[in-house]
Amino acid sequence: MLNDIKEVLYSEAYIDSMVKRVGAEISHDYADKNLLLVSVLKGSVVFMADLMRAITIPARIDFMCVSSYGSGTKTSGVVKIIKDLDINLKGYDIVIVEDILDSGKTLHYLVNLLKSREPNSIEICTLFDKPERREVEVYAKYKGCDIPDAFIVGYGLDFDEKYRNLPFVGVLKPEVYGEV
Ligand SMILES: O=P(O)(O)OC[C@H]1O[C@H](OP(=O)(O)OP(=O)(O)O)[C@H](O)[C@@H]1O
Ligand code: HPA
Ligand SMILES: [Mg+2]
Repeated sequence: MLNDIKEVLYSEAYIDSMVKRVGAEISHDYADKNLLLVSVLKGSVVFMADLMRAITIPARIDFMCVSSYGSGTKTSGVVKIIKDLDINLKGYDIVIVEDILDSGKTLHYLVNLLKSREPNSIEICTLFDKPERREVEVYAKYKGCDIPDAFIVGYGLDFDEKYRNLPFVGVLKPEVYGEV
């Protein structure tokens, strides 16, 4: 698996520093609120596990599984809900936890869907943001860092369901995508 990596972009230590910073920001802002963290599976699974432990106030958690990239590197533009939330959102202050904001289509769809369920508030927390790729406007109040226009893997992020278990974030060699 490591042989497929062209370059490590973000080390475990750097990712940990971003997670701790964002966790402290959310802990401060939601101290007097009814926080529900909504993890968008599968990609945010690792970020969610670390972020929730960096949050020092009471927080409930729930999970949605959506997919729009399938086995490729480009969004299909169609967001498929594979597993919906269990919790009724009324009365909660929601923070949607994502691994990456790319075209914006997934989160644009999800925010509108979850708004219709009448929570107190909704904000977005994404570990990575690719502003150059945005196709629809989405505002992430909490963010690890902006990244260049490259397809990244690791720390939950996949290519064709692989590489999610890498502890760091990197880019694959072009030949792995079948591009030389
Ligand atoms: O801003 P966008 O262009 O919509 O891209 C972002 C979405 O793409 C990835 O999910 P994916 O569809 O790959 O499913 P996964 O989380 O199971 O990998 C990622 O986890 C985000 O949910
Ligand atoms: N890597 C993995 N999955 C993704 C990406 C990416 O850069 N962008 C959107 N989904
Ligand atoms: Mg994916």
